[in-house]
Amino acid sequence: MAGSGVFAEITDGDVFKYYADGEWKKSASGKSVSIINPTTRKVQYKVQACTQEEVNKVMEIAKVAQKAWAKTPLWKRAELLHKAAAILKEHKAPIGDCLVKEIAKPAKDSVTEVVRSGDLVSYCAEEGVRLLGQGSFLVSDSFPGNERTKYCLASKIPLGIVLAIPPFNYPVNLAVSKIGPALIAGNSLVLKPPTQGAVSCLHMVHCFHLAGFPKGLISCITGKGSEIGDFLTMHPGVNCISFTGGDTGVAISKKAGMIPLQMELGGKDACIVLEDADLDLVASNIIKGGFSYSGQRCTAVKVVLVMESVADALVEKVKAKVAKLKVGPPEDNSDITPVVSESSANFIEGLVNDAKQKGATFCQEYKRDGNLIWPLLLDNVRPDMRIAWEEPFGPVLPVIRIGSVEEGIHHCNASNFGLQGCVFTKDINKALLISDAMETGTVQINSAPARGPDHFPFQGLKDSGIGSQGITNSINMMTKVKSTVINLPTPSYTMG
Ligand SMILES: NC(=O)C1=CN([C@@H]2O[C@H](COP(=O)(O)OP(=O)(O)OC[C@H]3O[C@@H](n4cnc5c(N)ncnc54)[C@H](OP(=O)(O)O)[C@@H]3O)[C@@H](O)[C@H]2O)C=CC1
Ligand SMILES: O=C(O)[C@H](O)COP(=O)(O)O
Repeated sequence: MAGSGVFAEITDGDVFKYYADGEWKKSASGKSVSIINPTTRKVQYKVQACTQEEVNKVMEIAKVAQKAWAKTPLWKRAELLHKAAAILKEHKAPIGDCLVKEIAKPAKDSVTEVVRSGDLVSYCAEEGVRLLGQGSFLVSDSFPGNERTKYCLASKIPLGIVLAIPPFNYPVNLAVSKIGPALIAGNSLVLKPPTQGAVSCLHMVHCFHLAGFPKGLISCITGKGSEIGDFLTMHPGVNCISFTGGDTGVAISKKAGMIPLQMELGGKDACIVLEDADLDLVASNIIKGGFSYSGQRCTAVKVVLVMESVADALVEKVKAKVAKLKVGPPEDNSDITPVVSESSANFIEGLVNDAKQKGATFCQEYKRDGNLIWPLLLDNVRPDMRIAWEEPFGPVLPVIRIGSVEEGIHHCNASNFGLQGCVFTKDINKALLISDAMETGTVQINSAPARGPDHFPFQGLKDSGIGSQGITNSINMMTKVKSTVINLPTPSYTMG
């Protein structure tokens, strides 16, 4: 049960505490924010609504803690991260249970998210030791007009305080994908978890607490993003923001100061299917890519662009697989579970109604019960329908029939998003040309889009983001380069 056993100290009655200065605390606001279970649509948990003064205090402490942490040997930082990773994995069951209740992620996938997060933290420790253990040494005589009189020693140093804001769909994993790189690089970390997912995050933070990280190095401020978000993102103490989420990220990037930003935002990942594709492979990938976690993944397949000549055959195969998807509560490990909120379900329904009005072919009957929406494949979608462009973040997948590959690429590139895309063909040369032509951060050849493995570079073009994630890139992003130049009175050349 949430908040019991080793996690008992993180609750106060029925409200979970926030984490600051190495302690679990009640907010002076006396207010709480409710977390609604998407399945029961009843209040499941409550978290503290932190105040601006509490944010100020956390920033002050984080600044001091960071200075001491930056002086902690790299191998010791790595050791603590390994310890936290092990504790996190040890508690995969209770944390997984929170994910089931807060975000209706299927039970098995919830546990997988926690294990994947532990692995990610360990990988950060290992990668950080290698990456940050090296700097560069430059000599001046390679630049015209210079003798060998200057030696430059460049190394990577921390940024200071990293503010991490993950979204609801992978609250634990997308939190640690920011926490791990930030800490190994010598930064302190302030986490603002998503409201749906906050309790899972608080449990995860407690695993770092149990590992014995110094006081104040990690903090977790809870509250509604719409209330506390601007104060956090515009706080002068913040030296870097790593955000994953929707359009909110665009607004944050306009408001944030002159600090490094890592933004992973929405997507409309296209799946381009050529005439020679293995249609069974495509169909399984469309099911996995379009419908896992009910389509609530930034990397979900969000539009299928299939050559007209194979469209009927593909749609039949996908329909047959959709019919086999288990729909129901996350506790039963259903394939399709309730979407995160009623407003999300209403938004999805709006896209479905628009497509219906404009003449899309419904491959299944549209069905909804509360936040639970049955999987729906919409065929013969045209560009004038909203579903052709907008991300439903739900189990509804549009199919657009195309007359040429160019038409598919054109649709993909006309999107304001550019996260990932995929292409299915047996012709690798064609696949590479299409990959080059697609304006997305990643193109998968013969598989559905995916972020993992978590050390791969992961980035969005256009409105899908700023910068690149993946463990290595995140560690680099959360550092800056410092140079020390040794100036010699006379040129010095080594003879060998
Ligand atoms: N590219 C990627 O890697 C990914 C992108 N996404 C995208 O995220 C969206 C769904 O996730 P969702 O959680 O709904 O996204 P949101 O953008 O609504 O929320 C993301 C986070 O931002 C917080 N937030 C809200 N308002 C503010 C604010 N003014 N200032 C600072 N933080 C704020 C939220 O807190 P609170 O919950 O309290 O409102 C939450 O923690 C989809 O568009 C999806 O494509 C999702 C996952 C991965
Ligand atoms: O938030 C998301 O949707 C994830 O970044 C997707 O991760 P996945 O591709 O590993 O599911």
